[in-house]
Amino acid sequence: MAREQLSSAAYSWHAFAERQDLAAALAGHVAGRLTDAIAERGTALLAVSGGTTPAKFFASLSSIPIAWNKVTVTLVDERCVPVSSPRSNAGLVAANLLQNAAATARFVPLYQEAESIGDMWEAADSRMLRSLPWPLDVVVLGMGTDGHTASFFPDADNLEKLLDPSSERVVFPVHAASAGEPRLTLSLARIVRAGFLALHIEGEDKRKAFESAMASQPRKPIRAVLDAAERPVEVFWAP
Ligand SMILES: O=C(O)[C@H](O)[C@@H](O)[C@H](O)[C@H](O)COP(=O)(O)O
Repeated sequence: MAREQLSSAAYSWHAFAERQDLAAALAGHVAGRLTDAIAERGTALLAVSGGTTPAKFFASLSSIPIAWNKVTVTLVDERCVPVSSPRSNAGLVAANLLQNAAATARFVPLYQEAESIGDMWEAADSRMLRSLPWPLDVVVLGMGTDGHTASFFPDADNLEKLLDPSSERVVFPVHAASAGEPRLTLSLARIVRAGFLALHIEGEDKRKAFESAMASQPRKPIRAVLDAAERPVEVFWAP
């Protein structure tokens, strides 16, 4: 596969004719990395994104027989809505990934109903997530046509903090008009230390948006992730 070298970031481009072929290939890569992590440290930590893209990938991954009872799954980001909401990423993961062989995985959500997003953030950042077996072994990102990834929306009111590669924070609250509802997102600092960092995008619009983000200024959030990533990002794309 073509490996593109950018001024300060590298990525590998994996193109597939069919979305189902991409889903199976990405699932195979992720399952292999999780198995390697379990062999190396007895556990594996996976963070996945939500949205409309990952369902086929989740279904493929859920059927692969690895030691799921040694895998902890969390989210790259979450909409601050109840898990019963159709907007919930936790609900999407429960219905599509934590099924079949993967049903025995441990799931740790970002969102817990609380008085305010500030309370949610403190709860997510401190108690629940700090006890996970960091660093992330596998992260699967999505991307919007505006170049956002995770909940790093270009109009987020705290974007500089979200993208700070030296942040000690695990999770940040996000308020952005383009995001719809308030969000919680893993910090860039936690995402870029992953052993395997994949970007899953589909369609011509997102291919063009990715190419534009790689070439243009001001820097889009997806480019900030590639620039800070400790390893080349593996981009999986299908038309
Ligand atoms: O909660 C979310 O929405 C995701 O984590 C977000 O980062 C997503 O990956 C992109 O917005 C692409 O979303 P689509 O797959 O719906 O295009």
